[in-house]
Amino acid sequence: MKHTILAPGKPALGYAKDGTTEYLKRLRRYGSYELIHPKDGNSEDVSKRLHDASSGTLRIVMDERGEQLTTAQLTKKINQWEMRGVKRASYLIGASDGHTQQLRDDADLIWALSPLTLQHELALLVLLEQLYRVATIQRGEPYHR
Ligand SMILES: C[S@@+](CC[C@H](N)C(=O)[O-])C[C@H]1O[C@@H](n2cnc3c(N)ncnc32)[C@H](O)[C@@H]1O
Repeated sequence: MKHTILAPGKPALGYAKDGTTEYLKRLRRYGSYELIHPKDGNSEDVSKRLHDASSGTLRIVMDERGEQLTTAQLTKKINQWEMRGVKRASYLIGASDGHTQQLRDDADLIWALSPLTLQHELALLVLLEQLYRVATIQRGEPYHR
């Protein structure tokens, strides 16, 4: 399964840029993970761009009000999607005012990394670290404790 992460706007925070680069580099060994930065803007415009860019894929909307998962539960979900033959999953990070209700309604999963509201680049970094953790679990590698 290919993974596309859509995070609006150019990265600005140094630590998030470094962390994102690091995890994308690590993930390269495990499969297809791409990060795309659609143009930023208001919630309506960004949600529309995210909706269009993720059409025809398994749509995972990142939102603090969503379902909270343990890493084991996330691994199980990803394994199930792979077994179902899902070709591409899209992970959608929202603009500063979050996603529209329309985009939330059209999600296959609304996933909360935590109930806290995170700065969007920090949310991106945590998302990538969790995808990396899942990839190492799937391979039986020792990163995960
Ligand atoms: C600053 S937050 C937006 C907060 C906004 N008040 C809202 O109601 O969604 C920007 C984006 O970061 C992501 N994000 C922030 N905290 C998150 C969390 N705990 N879990 C998942 N995604 C989160 C979401 O994609 C969110 O749309």
